[in-house]
Amino acid sequence: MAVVASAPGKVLMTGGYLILERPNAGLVLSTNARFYAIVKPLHDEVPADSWAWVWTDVKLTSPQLARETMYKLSLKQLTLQCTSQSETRNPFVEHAIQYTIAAAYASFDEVKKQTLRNLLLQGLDITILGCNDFYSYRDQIEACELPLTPESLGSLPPFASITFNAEESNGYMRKPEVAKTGLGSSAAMTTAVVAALLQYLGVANLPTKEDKSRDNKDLDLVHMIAQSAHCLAQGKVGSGFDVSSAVFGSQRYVRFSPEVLSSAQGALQWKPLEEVVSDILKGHWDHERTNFSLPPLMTLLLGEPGAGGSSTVSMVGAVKKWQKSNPESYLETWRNLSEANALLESQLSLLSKLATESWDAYKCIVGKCSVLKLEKWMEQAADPSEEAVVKALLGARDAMLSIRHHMRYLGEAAGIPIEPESQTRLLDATMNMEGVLFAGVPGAGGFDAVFAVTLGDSTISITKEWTSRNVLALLVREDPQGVCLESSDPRAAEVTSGISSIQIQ
Ligand SMILES: Nc1ncnc2c1ncn2[C@@H]1O[C@H](COP(=O)(O)OP(=O)(O)O)[C@@H](O)[C@H]1O
Ligand SMILES: C[C@@](O)(CCOP(=O)(O)OP(=O)(O)O)CC(=O)O
Repeated sequence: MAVVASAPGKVLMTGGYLILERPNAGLVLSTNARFYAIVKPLHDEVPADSWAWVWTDVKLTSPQLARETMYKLSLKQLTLQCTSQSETRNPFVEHAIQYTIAAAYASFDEVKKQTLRNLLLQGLDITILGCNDFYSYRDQIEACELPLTPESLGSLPPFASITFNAEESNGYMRKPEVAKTGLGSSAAMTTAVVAALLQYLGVANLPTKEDKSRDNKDLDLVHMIAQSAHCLAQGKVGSGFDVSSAVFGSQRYVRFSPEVLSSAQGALQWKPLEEVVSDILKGHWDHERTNFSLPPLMTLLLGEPGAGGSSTVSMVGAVKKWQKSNPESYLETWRNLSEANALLESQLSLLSKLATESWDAYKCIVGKCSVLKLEKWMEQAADPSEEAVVKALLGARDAMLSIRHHMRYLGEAAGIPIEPESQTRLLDATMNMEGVLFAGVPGAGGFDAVFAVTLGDSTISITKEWTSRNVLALLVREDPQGVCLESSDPRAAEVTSGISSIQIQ
């Protein structure tokens, strides 16, 4: 029986750079763009002499990259050896497999270990699929002379082939290996593989789509393993907001102390993998996670301006260098940014509270504001309840303007394009459109897709305005659901839903 798990991509709305240091928080929204992992046995039966085997087979298929990679898994060391061409290797999935199997051995007694061994002897057949929203199809849409609209994106076949970026290296504009939109494909991919394997091996019981509870102990296990595997594959310990949101969905996040991964790094590499993973699972994971998602009647929109993406790693490097050589300016900027981030958070929380307390007033005034420019918002308020909503809307907007101001300063000071001029022009124009609450550059900033938070039914008019400005509105929306168990292969679901599709080469 195949096991299918999926995990969402993310948009870091506030907290870029600051979130790398505890106790600064970030607000991260998970999205309806999901990564799927399908795990099943490679062989239906195993020969009678298999008890003596010390290796088993693992096949990894990535249809979107037209890649099929074969590995041998050592049943003693629990490590993988690639037997295909090395350029088809996938370090995220490799670490995810090794760490998950080691976690299974670490948590099982001798009887269960034997059952696990028998299951592994059947080999592992793993397929990974990322929703189109993770990748940029702008060039193909333009090449086919289709309009730059979400409808054109919607007409692509699901799980379409991914374009590789041509090798280019010019500093912060260095393009990533695949043309991506910045939703965190590697974190969602690692999380989906870890989750599907934990379920397949009988270590975890994942929530289904319908199960909205996030207090499942097994999700903590998925998180610890996915986070460790992701850091090892990346060769760096980032803040981890991307993995945390892939596991738990939209949230307010404060990072874990990196020391928890020291057993997995550097000098201690001689340790057997089972012990390394056991240390990680027993470690003190001190990250904080609180439920947070957009208030009702608000929509997350993403627009791809087509400037080609940026390298987060080199941007982070430049900011760290600047921090070291400008300690005073750094502290002041951090203070300003954390105040503005906290203000945005408090205004959005207030809006959620007002929606719960006085839904009718909230709905009515948000509807009115969604078709007007902000200068006209306050005069629409018919009573104190509606006035309180408008005040909070304006407060959220001002907080975002302040975040953008200090982020621009940080970029100029560190000599990197956090909110480059082209993005500033687009964001200013977007924030002036009717129904837009605020807009910004997510995460590390740069030339990736921008985000906007809109009110009521204003999305259609905003996407039209973006099209006229040569910006491609993506189909991505916020979806607070974290990792979950799927009932079937997503490709089967797409076929039965009868979506018409055009073929883009
Ligand atoms: N569908 C896929 N199949 C296989 N590997 C993928 C797929 N999507 C993304 N990847 C891998 O993940 C990497 C992207 O990771 P990364 O650069 O960290 O981007 P992101 O910011 O989206 O996480 C790509 O270089 C590629 O190796
Ligand atoms: C700078 C950061 O704080 C935020 C980066 O956010 P992005 O959303 O830009 O991330 P990538 O998907 O890795 O490009 C680094 C971090 O928190 O690890």
